[in-house]
Amino acid sequence: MSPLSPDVVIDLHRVGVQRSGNPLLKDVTWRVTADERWVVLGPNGAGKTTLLNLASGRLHPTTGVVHALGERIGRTDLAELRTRIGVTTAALAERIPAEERVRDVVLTAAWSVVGRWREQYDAMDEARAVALLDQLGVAGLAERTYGTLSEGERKRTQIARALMTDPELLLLDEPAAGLDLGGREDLVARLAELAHDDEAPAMVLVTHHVEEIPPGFTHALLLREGGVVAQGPVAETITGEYLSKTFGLPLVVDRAGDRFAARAA
Ligand SMILES: Nc1ncnc2c1ncn2[C@@H]1O[C@H](COP(=O)(O)OP(=O)(O)OP(=O)(O)O)[C@@H](O)[C@H]1O
Repeated sequence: MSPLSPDVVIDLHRVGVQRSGNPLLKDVTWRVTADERWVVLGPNGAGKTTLLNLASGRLHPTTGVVHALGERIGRTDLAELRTRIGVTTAALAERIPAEERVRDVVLTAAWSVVGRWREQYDAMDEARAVALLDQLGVAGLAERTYGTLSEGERKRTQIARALMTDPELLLLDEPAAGLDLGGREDLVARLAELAHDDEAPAMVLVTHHVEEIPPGFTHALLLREGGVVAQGPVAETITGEYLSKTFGLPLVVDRAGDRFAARAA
């Protein structure tokens, strides 16, 4: 399969990223196809967000080659690529004005802006924004302001926003961070639903916790200090051996059905 095959949504070939003389990523080769749902796991500072920034074209590699949706990063129109990739990150979430109506938080993604001003949206866009809020279980909050939402409700609103442009690729950076147990379980269930949806885009979800891997996620990439420890199908990659190497301590992984749990050995 060539990197430009339409099935390949992310293709990293021997990628390195350096900043201030430090390697953030080292020799990463990784390929994601349209029907795959990936989880990226690793400790703080392992390079997970850097990897997502490469995949979304927000960052250029120091060495190696990155293709996203068939476009070579560094040689493509980023504005066009951005509408084809849905992203939720803490950095983006911080830019959402507290006084913004929830419906508009989703709607404004159609223009790649945060904060509604004078853009004109058609009835179809309005209807799509509400349908997405409904899919994420927060349609009842559409007229509330973003600042009044709980953290879990905000996270679901951000995912609805990321889906607004009907992206070919969805990148989720720690979507369950800061959620209580109920909020996490609700989010995991909604992401599992999305993962099983044939119409849904390819997905990459960054997390620190195996408990947050939604059923239906097919593959995992484990990162430590900018390097790949293991990658492949979830069942073969989320093991005690690989997780211990990734997090640098002896760990045991338990699997119950299609959910995982990890604890110190
Ligand atoms: N512009 C920069 N200059 C120097 N170092 C950087 C820069 N950006 C990131 N880093 C460092 O690169 C490393 C990887 O960062 P990254 O955010 O990708 O990690 P992460 O796995 O997402 O971490 P976390 O789980 O804590 O969010 C970190 O040690 C970080 O301090």
